[in-house]
Amino acid sequence: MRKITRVAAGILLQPDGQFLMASRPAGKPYAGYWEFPGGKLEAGESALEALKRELQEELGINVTAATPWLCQRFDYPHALVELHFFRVTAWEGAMHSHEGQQFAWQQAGHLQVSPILPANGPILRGLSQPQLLRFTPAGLLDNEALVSQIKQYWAQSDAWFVLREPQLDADSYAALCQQITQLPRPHGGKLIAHGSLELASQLPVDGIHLSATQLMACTSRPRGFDWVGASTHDQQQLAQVQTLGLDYAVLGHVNNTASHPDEPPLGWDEFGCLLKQGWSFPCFAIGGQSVATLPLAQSYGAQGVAVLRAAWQC
Ligand SMILES: Nc1nc2c([nH]c(=O)n2[C@@H]2O[C@H](COP(=O)(O)OP(=O)(O)OP(=O)(O)O)[C@@H](O)[C@H]2O)c(=O)[nH]1
Ligand SMILES: [Mg+2]
Repeated sequence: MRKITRVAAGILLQPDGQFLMASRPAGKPYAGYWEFPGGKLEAGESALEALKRELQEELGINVTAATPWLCQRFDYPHALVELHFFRVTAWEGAMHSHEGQQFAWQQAGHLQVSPILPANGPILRGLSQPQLLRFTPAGLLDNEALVSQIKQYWAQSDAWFVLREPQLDADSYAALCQQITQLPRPHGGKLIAHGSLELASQLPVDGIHLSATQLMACTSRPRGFDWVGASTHDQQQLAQVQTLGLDYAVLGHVNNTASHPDEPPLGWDEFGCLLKQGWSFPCFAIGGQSVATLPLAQSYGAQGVAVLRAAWQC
């Protein structure tokens, strides 16, 4: 078996979501390609320790807040790498190019630098995803109130919604979906369908969210959707998300939740253990989540939180 080279890389994030990319210096494999600053783990070092050392060496900054994010394996001709990406949200010191690299602050979905290291495609797709994934409240709001609240969110932000209204028949679901997709989206919000794949493929949605049962029944990634995510509860289902090459997983429920009162929660320890296995797609914590639990979820490696009732004025 080929030796695995472990690498830690940092996504330095500004409050408006911009992230730092650096060009690879001359003399290294893929010189001139753009990457996230970082480098190889030294013997005995954890990924976080390597991240801090590399960012000090390459940029001259002292990382003060970093949470684990995605893990991506890639087989290059020069090495089989396992990349541990961190979201870096605070650092001290002025940034300097210590290795002759160029720097560029970038916005997800509007990349201005190229070429990018081949392993980084899923990472950039991950960066386009929100920290809050809002599920509609399954019949708790009438259509008028639901559409009006989504309209308000989209007027101000690029919020993503999963239209989960299982009480509606196909025609009513399609009509509600059409109504929502006609709302203005000046910031590029997204609408993700839930339920029947066949119905969703006929609707003007941005993606489909699969139930765990649908996920396990798939033999390949559903076609025709920009974004495909799934609900998961365990390691086997997360592995299926990876195998199918889906864009995100929702994992839970982490805490007790009114929507599943009879099922015991995973708890944060189990949630953290499952994420530590290292997945190349973002995971959202679900179950008793809100904006208030976002930092905790991210400290365990989550992309963010999936919010149900807390997202709505019911
Ligand atoms: N730093 C970094 N490396 C990446 C990224 N994506 C990616 O595929 N890699 C790969 O991971 C490996 C990282 O090695 P590196 O060259 O940065 O290592 P280093 O800073 O320790 O340099 P060194 O070679 O001088 O020891 C390379 O094979 C590189 O192609 C990324 O976004 N950032
Ligand atoms: Mg490096």
